[in-house]
Amino acid sequence: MHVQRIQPQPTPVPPPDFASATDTAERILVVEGVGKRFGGLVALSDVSLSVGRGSITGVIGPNGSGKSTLFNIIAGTLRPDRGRVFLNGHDTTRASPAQICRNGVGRTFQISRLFGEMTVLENLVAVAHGASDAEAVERALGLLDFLEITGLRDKWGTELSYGQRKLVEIARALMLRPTVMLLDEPFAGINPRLQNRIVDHLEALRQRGLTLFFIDHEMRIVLEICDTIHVLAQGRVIAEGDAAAIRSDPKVQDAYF
Ligand SMILES: Nc1ncnc2c1ncn2[C@@H]1O[C@H](COP(=O)(O)OP(=O)(O)OP(=O)(O)O)[C@@H](O)[C@H]1O
Repeated sequence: MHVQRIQPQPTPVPPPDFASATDTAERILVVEGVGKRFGGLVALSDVSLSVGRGSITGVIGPNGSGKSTLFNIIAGTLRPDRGRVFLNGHDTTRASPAQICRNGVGRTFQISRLFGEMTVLENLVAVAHGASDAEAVERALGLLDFLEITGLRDKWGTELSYGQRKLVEIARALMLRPTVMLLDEPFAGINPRLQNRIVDHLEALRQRGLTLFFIDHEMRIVLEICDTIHVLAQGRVIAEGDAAAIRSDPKVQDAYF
């Protein structure tokens, strides 16, 4: 008689550590346990944080605390030694900057990367991969109008003031219709009037569904506009929460104020 053998049941697979990263309705960006060294210097140590979809989220921290390193890892221009990054539910830890860009990430830089020998309009059109010239021009003009800088369209990159460059950088990053924007010190070194204009533009972009994740030292603005703030010190997240929580956190007071 044939006796049917009872096959051992496969051991249930525990949910992966990063199961939460698939929670893409809520969290557009998840950084899990990221570490990065430069030689003997630990720039980031076991950093975990997430960015809510449609939020304005900030990263603050003293000079050298690892903020730019974190952004470079998210944008794919640096590889972490350990840990993982998820964007829109995809593991992008090893993806190239171009793939990450295609996955919906736009970026502005602390030091402007506009082409000086092109006009503002040409700077925007130059990055519109995949669009026809006519579409790219139409989109660029719409963004210049949205940011109220149509008057700059024919100026050379080299003619722009520092503040104007910040606005044009934002317009250029928007050309590829990102779902999340990484902004590296968008408010640094510009006057309060322009800072307030940029605040208004970022709020308007958020209302259109964009997620904004930025680094800045301008505490007034960070506390005013961020839903969530992550505080880095010596490569670690030492606090996170809304403005009230950050203001009253003694660790933040010690490290930052
Ligand atoms: N390519 C690199 N090679 C060596 N060390 C680096 C490199 N990039 C960053 N570091 C070091 O890593 C640490 C973190 O630097 P990072 O630029 O991420 O800090 P930050 O918080 O962005 O600082 P800041 O506010 O001054 O821009 C610093 O000690 C810095 O000197």
